[in-house]
Amino acid sequence: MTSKVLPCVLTIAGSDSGGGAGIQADIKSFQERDVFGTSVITAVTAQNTTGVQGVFPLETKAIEQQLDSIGEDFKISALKTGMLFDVSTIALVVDAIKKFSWENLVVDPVMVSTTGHILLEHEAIETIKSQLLPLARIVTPNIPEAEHLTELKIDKDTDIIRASEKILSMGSHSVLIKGGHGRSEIAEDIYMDQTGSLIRLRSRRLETTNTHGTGCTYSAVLAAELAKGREMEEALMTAKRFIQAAIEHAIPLGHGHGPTYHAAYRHHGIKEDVRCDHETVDLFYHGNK
Ligand SMILES: Nc1ncnc2c1ncn2[C@@H]1O[C@H](COP(=O)(O)OP(=O)(O)O)[C@@H](O)[C@H]1O
Ligand SMILES: Cc1ncc(COP(=O)(O)OP(=O)(O)O)c(N)n1
Repeated sequence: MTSKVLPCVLTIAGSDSGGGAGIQADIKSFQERDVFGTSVITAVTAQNTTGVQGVFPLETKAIEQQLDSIGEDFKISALKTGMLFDVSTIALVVDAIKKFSWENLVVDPVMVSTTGHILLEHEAIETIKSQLLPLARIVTPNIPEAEHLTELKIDKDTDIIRASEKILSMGSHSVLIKGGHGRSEIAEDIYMDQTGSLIRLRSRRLETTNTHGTGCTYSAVLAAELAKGREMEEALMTAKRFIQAAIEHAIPLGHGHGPTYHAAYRHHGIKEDVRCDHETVDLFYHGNK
């Protein structure tokens, strides 16, 4: 018998009963990337491919005890946050990250489901900005989330650069603004970090409505790769390839937006290349927060 020590990764997120997003997407992605997944559930959602039918936040004590159970027993090599729902949950998570000195934090600032259901109370956006982002190695907003974080309207490329700079000024080490909500033929995600390094990750936009859980899956793979000690650029490339395959082979389950297929990268790889182009930018705020 062989024994192997797997890096442990933690997801702090909401449960999706439909299995396509949230904790369920994260644990499936961790397993696919060969890391050991642990979880802290912040809320239970009654959800399926047609939408979110109910949101049930867990009581503070339940969240606090899960954080302590993980922190007191496991060596966490990377973690991600997803649906945090309210100010008190974010405060608990921030305290635990500091108390257990957790590093490699990936913040997926989940706010609203594709179907329009609120997954983060509006007043909690400020708490994410002021308390969670300064601890993040990377934050991964989609376009609407980046607009909420920055209060900027994002229409074109230069808007994304400006929004990225503004998010970096909140203290995150890096930011990836995802292009899933765009309309062009290329699904382009733009990464920027505190050194002014800019990476454009590009893939062909796939014509499908089965994209439930793409953001959760992407950030979970990023966390898994960082837990293994991969450099950020390599982690980004793996995550982009993984999500491209997962969307390409998405499963037409249910009556609405079907889930992506988490095992697709392992079974099928990817047919086409994901491109990764580099630039550098002069950061407008010169690192001054
Ligand atoms: N139709 C699509 N074709 C190819 N890639 C996509 C498509 N939709 C989303 N993606 C990719 O999925 C990842 C998650 O992006 P996005 O859907 O914007 O996140 P979220 O689920 O948080 O809204 C990104 O890499 C994005 O480019
Ligand atoms: C419990 C839960 N967490 C997060 C989401 C949002 O998932 P995401 O991958 O960001 O995007 P959509 O699936 O909404 O496109 C969720 N729905 N449920």
